[in-house]
Amino acid sequence: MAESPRAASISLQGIQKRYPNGTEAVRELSLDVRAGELVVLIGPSGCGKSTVLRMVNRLIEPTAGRIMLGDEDVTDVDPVRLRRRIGYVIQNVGLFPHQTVRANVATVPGLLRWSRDRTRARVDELLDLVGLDPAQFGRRYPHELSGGQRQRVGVARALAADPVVLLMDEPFSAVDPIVRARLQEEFLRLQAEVRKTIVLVTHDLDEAVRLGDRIAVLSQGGHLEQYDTPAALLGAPATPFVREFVGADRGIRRLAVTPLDRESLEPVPGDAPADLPTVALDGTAYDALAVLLTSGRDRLVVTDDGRPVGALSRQGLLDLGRTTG
Ligand SMILES: Nc1ncnc2c1ncn2[C@@H]1O[C@H](COP(=O)(O)OP(=O)(O)OP(=O)(O)O)[C@@H](O)[C@H]1O
Repeated sequence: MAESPRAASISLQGIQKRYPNGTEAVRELSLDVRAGELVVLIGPSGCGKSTVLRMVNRLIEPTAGRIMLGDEDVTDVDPVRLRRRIGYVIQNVGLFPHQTVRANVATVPGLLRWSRDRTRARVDELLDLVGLDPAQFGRRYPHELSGGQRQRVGVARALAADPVVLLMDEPFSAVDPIVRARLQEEFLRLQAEVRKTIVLVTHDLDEAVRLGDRIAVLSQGGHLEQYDTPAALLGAPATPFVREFVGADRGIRRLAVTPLDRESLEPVPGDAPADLPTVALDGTAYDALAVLLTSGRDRLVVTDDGRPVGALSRQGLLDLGRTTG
């Protein structure tokens, strides 16, 4: 994966937050996020996820520790300037209600005193990128949009000045599950294009597994329980806390992030009936399971571009989902 020059790595080094009332929201956390990587912070309510996120753009000042963006120590740089390099998306978006979509997206370019032409071109580009036609939506006000459309405007606004980092706090939780699934899908496509370094907070494990390149599971006090890829996290929870958190159905969840690679396939038997159900090689083990369940058969054929490349039995599929820990 090529590193985007427009994304910076993040290194949190022993950061701590003690609120004035004595609450130790984050005792001590170190976490590295690679440039262009999408990392999800997840954990129970009150474990410090939002506090961690807001320390990155210094909406909350850490009481100890260091924060690096790329190779620059930003622990003490002016937070207002810092925030122009960091996009921030929150639940319910926080759009300015009395400004049009266009003006909302142009907020940071405005602060950076971009020319009118450059700003207009950038706003058009961004609205297109998030799937909103600028001619149709540019002049609307936030209350004239659906929840999902507002959320897209929020993402466009956060990306407007081409930030090196994007922070997202429960960005998709204010919309219903169907819209949410669509937004997540669109968002993955968008990220494939813009390749920002993203830290996203959620309490939804399915969302974390779907979106995260890596997932950081936190427990009370911002304690890092495990930091791993979705497949590794579900396949081998590192601590009893994580095992409980990812739940008894983690085997099923893991299937959804397990690709059907050729190595794990069995040869198609010569006497295989022609009517065996098929699944595409670029699907997941979860797709294969769904095909087996709906067809009622105990074997299926995996195809690449329509050509059979192997077979998968029910047992082979169960082995793919097996977990340890
Ligand atoms: N301004 C504040 N003053 C004192 N304590 C605070 C403050 N903000 C948050 N806290 C406490 O810090 C801890 C971490 O809060 P934080 O909002 O970071 O958790 P979270 O994991 O994001 O929770 P949730 O999932 O419920 O949003 C909690 O115990 C919370 O009560």
